[in-house]
Amino acid sequence: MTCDLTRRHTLIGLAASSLLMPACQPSSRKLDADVIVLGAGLSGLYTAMLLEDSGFTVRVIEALPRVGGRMFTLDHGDGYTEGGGQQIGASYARVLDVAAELGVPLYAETGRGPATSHYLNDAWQLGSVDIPVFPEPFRNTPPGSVLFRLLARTPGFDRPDGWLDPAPELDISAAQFLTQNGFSQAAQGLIDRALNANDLSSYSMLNLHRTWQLYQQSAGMGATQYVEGGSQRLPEAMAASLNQPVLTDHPVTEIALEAGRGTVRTSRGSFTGAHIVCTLPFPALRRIRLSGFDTPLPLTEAIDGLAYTQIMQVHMRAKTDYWTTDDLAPSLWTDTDLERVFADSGRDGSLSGFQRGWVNGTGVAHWMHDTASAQQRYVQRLAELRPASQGQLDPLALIDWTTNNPFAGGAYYHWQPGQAARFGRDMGRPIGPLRFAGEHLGLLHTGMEAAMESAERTALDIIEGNT
Ligand SMILES: Cc1cc2nc3c(=O)[nH]c(=O)nc-3n(C[C@H](O)[C@H](O)[C@H](O)COP(=O)(O)OP(=O)(O)OC[C@H]3O[C@@H](n4cnc5c(N)ncnc54)[C@H](O)[C@@H]3O)c2cc1C
Repeated sequence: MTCDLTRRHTLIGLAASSLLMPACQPSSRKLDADVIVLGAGLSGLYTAMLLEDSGFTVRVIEALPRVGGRMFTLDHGDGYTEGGGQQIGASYARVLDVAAELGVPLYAETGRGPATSHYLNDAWQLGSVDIPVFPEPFRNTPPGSVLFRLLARTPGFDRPDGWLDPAPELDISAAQFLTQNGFSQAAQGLIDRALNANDLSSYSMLNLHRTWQLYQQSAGMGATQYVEGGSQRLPEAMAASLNQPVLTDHPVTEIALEAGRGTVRTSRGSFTGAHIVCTLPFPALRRIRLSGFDTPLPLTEAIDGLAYTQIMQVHMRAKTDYWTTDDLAPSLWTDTDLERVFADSGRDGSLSGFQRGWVNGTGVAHWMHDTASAQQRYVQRLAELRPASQGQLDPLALIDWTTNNPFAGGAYYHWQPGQAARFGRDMGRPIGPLRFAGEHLGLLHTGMEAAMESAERTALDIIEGNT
């Protein structure tokens, strides 16, 4: 028997979470595995690998028909494009280690990638950009580089997890930070257009301080790496190394806890384990019923409030090298509804002919209100802006990292001002047999390495019997 309590706010501290377990009778049902892991992204798969290595039985349960989650490669027969995570930083020790252990080949980035042309205020900027609304000395700085240039002037954190106790002046919105540095509303509008987040006002500068710190840490450690044949090959190899195959096509609908065990319900059956490890992004967890326990307040606030960058991509194949027929570069940065177009290059640095339209944040609504026509509209709009592309691009796929996607809800999380200080430290604390891992719970890293770092911490806690 399980107790069906809906998620409730509680003011009782997390330290007492084990005391919050209701007086349910333990189920007589046999355990399906020592540990049930929710999600077959990097985090879930690495948790499972580490636990199996230590003799635990593990079942990984995945909603999609494929493994990899936000590591998502689209195969097009004559090549592939990346829909998700791609760049492996030189400091990603765990990702690099697992790839080496499993014989997954990587290759190093060559050069700085294809050149970019900028379209601003209804005109192409040929040569270097000139943006009169930017204050000096930023008038010739591309809008996508301004925040990093400003950041280089400010002191960051004194330790890698310093963001957990941020100085108040580091945890302000990017909009406030730009205002402090003399950027007008018009200037901010340009920077906001293709920001790697939702918008300037909901984006804490903490995020950028972290990224900046990580860049500095990995300086001199080597080149950024990519997985040969596509990023998804790494989680596929991780899944193939497990003793028990991943249960794909099993969307989890409920996590129910009882004294000393947990049950995960899917549309195709239930699975009981002595431990449950949930690696789902919080927007996906938002859709799941949590029963048999009171959700502690920091976790409730995080599940409901953590922001995930909304991204839409249109993958396209070029029929010809049309970018050689006008004065523009292969990649584009625009302040229009198209936002950015990335020309992909292969491992030798030459252009592959695949291109990705990439729209971030509030701009996705313009395209995603009608997903059936989004790809065609994007290609047509691009032809208006860049006539040389007219008739030269075949749309291949629309990638949806938005709230429409029930198993992701966005591409990656970002802190809004004040959130990290409020619940950054506590949102991942275990609740009885339920533990959490995933990109959003990395303390020392971000992205893929954060997914692996949090998995390692969670697996070690189970192995060492920590509560
Ligand atoms: C467009 C894009 C570009 C990126 N670029 C980079 C980059 O260059 N470098 C970098 O380091 N990081 C990058 N990232 C981030 C990186 O891909 C992620 O941080 C990492 O892959 C997250 O791994 P995870 O295991 O924490 O989560 P996920 O990969 O999201 O895994 C969670 C899994 O849970 C599953 N799931 C969700 N709901 C349910 C449910 N109800 N039932 C069962 N299963 C469910 C999902 O399908 C998914 O497989 C990028 C991400 C995106 C989207």
